[in-house]
Amino acid sequence: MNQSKRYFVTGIDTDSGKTVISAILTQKLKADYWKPVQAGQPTDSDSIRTLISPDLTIHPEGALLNLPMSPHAAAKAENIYLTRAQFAVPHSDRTMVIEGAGGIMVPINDQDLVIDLAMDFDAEVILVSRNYLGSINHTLLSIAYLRSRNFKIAGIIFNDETNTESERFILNYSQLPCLGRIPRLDQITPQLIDQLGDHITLP
Ligand SMILES: Nc1ncnc2c1ncn2[C@@H]1O[C@H](COP(=O)(O)OP(=O)(O)OP(=O)(O)O)[C@@H](O)[C@H]1O
Ligand SMILES: C[C@H](N)[C@H](N)CCCCCC(=O)O
Ligand SMILES: [Mg+2]
Repeated sequence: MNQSKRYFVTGIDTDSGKTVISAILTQKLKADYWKPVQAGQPTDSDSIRTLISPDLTIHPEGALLNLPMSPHAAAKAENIYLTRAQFAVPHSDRTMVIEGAGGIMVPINDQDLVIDLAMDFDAEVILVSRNYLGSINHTLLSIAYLRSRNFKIAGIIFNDETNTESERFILNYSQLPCLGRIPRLDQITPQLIDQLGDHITLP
């Protein structure tokens, strides 16, 4: 049997909008949501629960850490050493939206990065790029790293205020597809999350 599709949502930095975009993707695809590594409260799974249809499945976190910091440090504070091998994708026949933690090169231990899990899970990477001064650099460095390790990249989703010139440059330079643009939102409601699915096109 074919494995169902897995998307790993990563971002150019922490707070780039991975959770908001994951909610939109999960709702659009009628997918399952899973956050393998959560550091701090409220959890992203809690936020997602308030934004998507109640019938959609949110799997329990693989590791739930108390402190809102880099997962390797949050784990260390609790005398835990996370390993890649301890994370297994929950069983499901549906598409799985998997959300990373922080940006691309965020550690889970002294050797391994959150993004390594995307490789272990055979997931396609979706990169969330939030517009701010410096985001061209962060976006292109993220892509360069992903390419250097041969990750499968589905494309980029631009989040927040539109910057046409930044987006044009990033897309032209990287030659990656733009999967969508999510504007600055005054209020983030389930209705809006549902409607914003129309702003995203997956390959
Ligand atoms: N398009 C948007 N318009 C308005 N607010 C937004 C938008 N995207 C994200 N936000 C807000 O920015 C903050 C960070 O977004 P989000 O939690 O999705 O980031 P993240 O990348 O998931 O962070 P983390 O690394 O902690 O998982 C949240 O308060 C969220 O509501
Ligand atoms: C706690 C926060 N919201 C994220 N879950 C983790 C961010 C880790 C960032 C580490 C770093 O890049 O320095
Ligand atoms: Mg998040």
